[in-house]
Formats: sequence, structure tokens, C-alpha cells
Amino acid sequence: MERALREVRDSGAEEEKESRRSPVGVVCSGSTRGSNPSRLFLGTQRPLNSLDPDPNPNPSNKINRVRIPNAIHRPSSYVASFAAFAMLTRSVANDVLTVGKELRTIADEFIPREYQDYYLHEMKKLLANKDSEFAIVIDEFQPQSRSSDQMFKAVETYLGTKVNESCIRKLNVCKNKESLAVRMNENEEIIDEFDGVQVKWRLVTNIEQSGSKRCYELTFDHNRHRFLIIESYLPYILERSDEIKARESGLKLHMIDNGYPEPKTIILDNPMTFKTLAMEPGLKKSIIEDLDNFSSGKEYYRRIGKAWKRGYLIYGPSGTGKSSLIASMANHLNYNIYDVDLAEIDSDSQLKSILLEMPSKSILVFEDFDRIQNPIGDVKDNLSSKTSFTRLLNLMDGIWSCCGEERIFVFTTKSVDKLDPALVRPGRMDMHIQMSYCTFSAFKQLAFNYLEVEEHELFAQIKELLETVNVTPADVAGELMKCRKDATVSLERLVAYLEKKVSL
Ligand SMILES: Nc1ncnc2c1ncn2[C@@H]1O[C@H](COP(=O)(O)OP(=O)(O)OP(=O)(O)O)[C@@H](O)[C@H]1O
Repeated sequence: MERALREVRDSGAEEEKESRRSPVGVVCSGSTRGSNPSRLFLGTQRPLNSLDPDPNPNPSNKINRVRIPNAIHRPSSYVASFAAFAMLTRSVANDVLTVGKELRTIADEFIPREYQDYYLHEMKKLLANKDSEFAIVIDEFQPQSRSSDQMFKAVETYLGTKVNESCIRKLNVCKNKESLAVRMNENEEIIDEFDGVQVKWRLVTNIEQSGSKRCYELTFDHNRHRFLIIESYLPYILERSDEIKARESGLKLHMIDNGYPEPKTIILDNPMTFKTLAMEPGLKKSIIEDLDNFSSGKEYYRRIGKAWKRGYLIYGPSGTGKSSLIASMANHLNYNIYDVDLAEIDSDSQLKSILLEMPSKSILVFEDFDRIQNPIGDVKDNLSSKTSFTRLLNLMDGIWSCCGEERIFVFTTKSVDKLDPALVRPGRMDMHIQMSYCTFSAFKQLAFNYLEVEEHELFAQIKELLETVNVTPADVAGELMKCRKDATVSLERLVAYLEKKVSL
């Protein structure tokens, strides 16, 4: 496979250099020139094993249909297959294949051997046809499938916001433009711009024997931009549509217990925010600053050549607010949470799939990581019982440094003492956050949350008691909730509870 890839790369490299040198010019797309543009099929118009490269036998039509192989090991994973396709295309075009060992691994991972030749054939067409024009076609349905193609849905969602923008400009009445479900009409065209390149979208309906079929057609102002479109613009649309959907439906909590077939998704209904989280104000402020620096750090991470990711280790006894902190982080950044139960993950490849599929603006959470912790350096393929923390981090580094961006991962544990020293070693996790037993300032936040009191004569006594006894914010919150209507009664009960703890 490597030799074949090199051959493909050589055919495309010269052209790529050329295209980088030439100024961006506007060339009419095929339709305006009167000839049919070449077509790159995304999604699956035909079953992958029909290896006929061009179903249109008319030679004057010169349609080059190039499709992403989607017969990956996990058929549900469109995003993963797309990521693998985009990465390999980029590696070929940029001549980085020789150093991109990880990329080859990913290709082997996601593209079964029997389809690799076909895939190379498709890629060759894409690289070789520098003079033909391209229209990227995204079909609504895959064959033998009733559910619409993921890329088609993403484009529909994304273009919906573009339609909305024009509505808003015209009507000037809509406050929340993204909540409008406006969609393009048939044959309507929308011009979009990405990285200085103008692209044109058209919704086309073809009437066939089996019924009408819709697809989006994408043309752009010069053929040399096809790499930019495949590597950056389409992944950008997938990510943007995720964001739009997340905003429309609230934050989501994804439970990944075995990675197959799809993560279970629950709307995150945890209203905890940094305003309501009880925590030392200084620590809270530094976490918020850290998150803000991270989310606005795109250029910084690019400049220093590091993957745009950040890791947090949150530790503390049960009930000190580790999960509440994660919810606050997600609400603050408007990220979705992916909750991974490592005990259910059977292999590195399963974990790799999860990492590849995680959209940007996500928080990947490994709760109670120490439960499954194991000796360092074991390279057997069973993550749940054998893989070390170091290995897990290396996997994340490898995958996230070559695809995707803006990801946070969080490890939580009840006891930092039991942890693998590799985890707590400086530099492995970007920030260590200790969630402590309830301090007086945390109590004041809870009293405000639950009773709406900022000062009370019992506060001094409570302060003293909290200095002598270990209770968690969850314990205090539980007491305060018992009599919400009368603050004094509630605080008296808390005093009694704390005194009882002291006497034990
Ligand atoms: N720091 C806190 N600020 C506000 N509320 C808190 C805090 N800590 C705990 N609580 C309250 O206690 C409940 C349980 O806390 P949470 O689940 O966040 O603790 P945890 O440390 O993740 O516990 P565990 O380790 O058992 O999962 C929360 O839903 C919240 O109501």
C-alpha cells in the first residue's frame, strides 16, 4: 500500500506546489462553461464494492466520480471514515506520508485491506485530474439505507444558517437565527466563502425510476482548491453543524460504554455553572481563566505546533463536586461532554475510534480513572485491563495532533495517592484541581444558592465548625435543602449536623 501511495503522491505533489504558487483566480465552474464538471461523491451513491470507476459510459461527458470509501470496519462511523480520507489525502498532497506513521496506522485501521486499492484508485483520480473541473456531490441517501447521509444532514444544517442570515437581513425580526429551521429550496444557490475561496452550493433533485433523489452540489472557483475543500471546508461543516445542533438542543452528555455502535446521547440538564459552583474563589478564577485562554488559543496552539487540547486532573473525595465542576466547564464553554467508561473499552482500536469521532468543542471525561489503572508499559491490546495511562495519553497525542481541534479531556479520581505517578508527573496533565471538603467560602456560596442569604448570625459558628470537621459540599447542600423556606431553621439544622460530626 505504501508504494502505491507514494505513486499517487508523486502525481499530485507537483500540481499542489503549482497551485500554491499561483494566485487565486476565479474560473467558471463546469456548468457555466457548458461542460459537465467532474464529481467527487461524498456519501455513498453506490455500494463500495462496485468498483466501476465511472458509471457514466458517455466519454464526452468526462465525469470523474470520486468517492470516499465508506466500507470501514464500523459502518456507523462516517466521521471517522471522513477523517481518515481527509488525512490521507492531505498526507499524500503534502508529502508527509513518510513521517506520518500514525496516519498509515489510521488508514489500516479504518479502511479494510480489500478496499484499499479501490480507495487509492479514487484518490489517484482526484489528484490526477488537474484540468477537469469538480463538483462535489453529496447524496441524501445511502443505498439500502433509509437514514439520510450524515454529511448531507450536516450540509443541510449548515446551509440553513446561511439561509437564515439572508432572512434576517431581509426581515430584520429574528432574534435567534439558529433556531429557525429554514432550508434551501430546490435549485436555489447559496454562495459561501471559506478561507478566501468562494464556493457555490445548489440543491438538486433528480427524478429517477425509484423516485426523486436529492443531493447538494458544491462547485468552487478553481480546481486547485479541492484539497482545501476536502481537508478543511467539509470537516468544518461537520463541526459547525454539530455546534449548531448542540446549541439548538442544549448541551449533550454522551455516554460511551463500549463505543459500538453509537454513543448514547443524553441532553445535559446539569445547570451547574461557575456562578453556583462552591469553590475557593481564587481557584475558580484560575480555572475560568485557563478555560478562556484555551478556547481562544487557536492561533497560539497553531504557532507553537501543538495539538489544540488541554487535560485536567480533578481529584477529591466523593461529593466534593468533581462532576459539578465538569458540568460548569461544559456550560461555560458550551461544549458537549463525552463520558467514557474505560472498563468497557476492549481495545486500543475501539478507543481510537472514539477519539477520532469526537467532534471539536468536546470534553472527554474518564471518571474514576484509578479504578482500572494498570502497570505502565504493557502493550497488550486490552485497554481495560492492561493499558497504562501513559499509553492512553500517547494515543490521544497521536490522534489529536493530526486531526481535529479544541478538545478537553478530564480524568477524575477520588484519591490522588493511588494514582500512577505518570499521571501526576508535571507536564502530563495541564492542570491539577483538588476538590476539597467544604470550606467556609464554599459554604457561603451554597447558602446563597439554596437559601438566598449572604450573611447570617450563625455564619461565625458554622465557620468554626467547618474548620474542625470534614464534610463535603454535597453533605452541606443536602442539609440546606431540607428546609429551604426558612433560612434560620435550615442553618440551625446544619449547625446541629456539624456538631454531631465533631462529636463522633
Ligand atoms: N462544589 C460544589 N458546589 C456546588 N454543589 C456541589 C458541590 N459539590 C457537590 N455539590 C452538590 O452535590 C451533588 C453531588 O456532587 P458531585 O456529583 O459533583 O460530586 P463528585 O465529587 O463528582 O462525587 P462522586 O465522586 O461521588 O461522583 C451535586 O449534584 C451538587 O448538588
